[in-house]
Amino acid sequence: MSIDREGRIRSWTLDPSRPRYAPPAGAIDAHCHVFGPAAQFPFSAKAKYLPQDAGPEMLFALRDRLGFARNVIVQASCHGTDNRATLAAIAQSGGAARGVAVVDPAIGEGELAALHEGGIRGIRFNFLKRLVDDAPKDKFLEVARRLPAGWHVVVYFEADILAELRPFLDAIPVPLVIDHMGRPDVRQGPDGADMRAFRALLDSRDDIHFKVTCPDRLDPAGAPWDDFARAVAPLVADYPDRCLWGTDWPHPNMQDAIPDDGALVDMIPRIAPDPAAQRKLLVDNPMRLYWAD
Ligand SMILES: O=C(O)c1cc(C(=O)O)oc(=O)c1
Repeated sequence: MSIDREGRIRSWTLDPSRPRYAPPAGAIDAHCHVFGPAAQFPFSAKAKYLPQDAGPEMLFALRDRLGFARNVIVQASCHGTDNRATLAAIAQSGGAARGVAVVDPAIGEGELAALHEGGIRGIRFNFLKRLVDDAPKDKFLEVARRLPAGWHVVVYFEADILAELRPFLDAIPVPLVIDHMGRPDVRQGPDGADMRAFRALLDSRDDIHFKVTCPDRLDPAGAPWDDFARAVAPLVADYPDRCLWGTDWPHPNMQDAIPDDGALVDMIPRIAPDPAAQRKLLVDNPMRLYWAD
């Protein structure tokens, strides 16, 4: 683990391998974050981790190294509801990035319009107790009902609260994107209880998308993440128009098991063996959600 003199943590490798797999032209890393730079964009007073700076130059260099064309930058919890770091990164991308914000549910229409102008196309509701102090479902629903046209809601939760969240998720009136598939226990395999519950959610509506991300978080056996590949490949095969892929760089909170970004890219052909499915996963599906206009 790498900690600097201010106690700030580094959760990403400085030397990712070059992947063997070459993504198709126009491929999108649809789940990544930026941290800071903190001197310009300080972390939230409620942040549960204090990372070293991982700004847009680093993100875009990684994008190029891995063979990707665009990024979807998801506001990280350490920045709370201050989206300036995410917006600055999008502005710096020359049109090659869009984003997902975290907002105070009382946000006004003018502020939402400004976020749209800045490249935001969705908001994130985070239910992980280790990342946020509270997740008020009633307020979340209220703001979900007045989002700009074409936006969606990204939800991050763990598999053990899916059943409890179902009425809330069912009530969200815009498309949904589920972060990291709602963190199933991939050791249960493709037909385990967590995957069955997740499939039941997907089958309840045709506008629910999911990110086949984070083998490093979800597979306790570690690289090469065989349990992840086995559990997730059938999901991509059965819902080819609803899946997204991302690096999750700079891997918040993964300082004790930092993944190699090149190896993460090499997971793609294992979960989406067919080039047509890869194109949907990496280009068509994220383009529809983030670059419809
Ligand atoms: O599991 C996590 O620790 C995590 C944290 C964040 C965040 O802090 O926003 O985002 C993620 O996608 C995953």
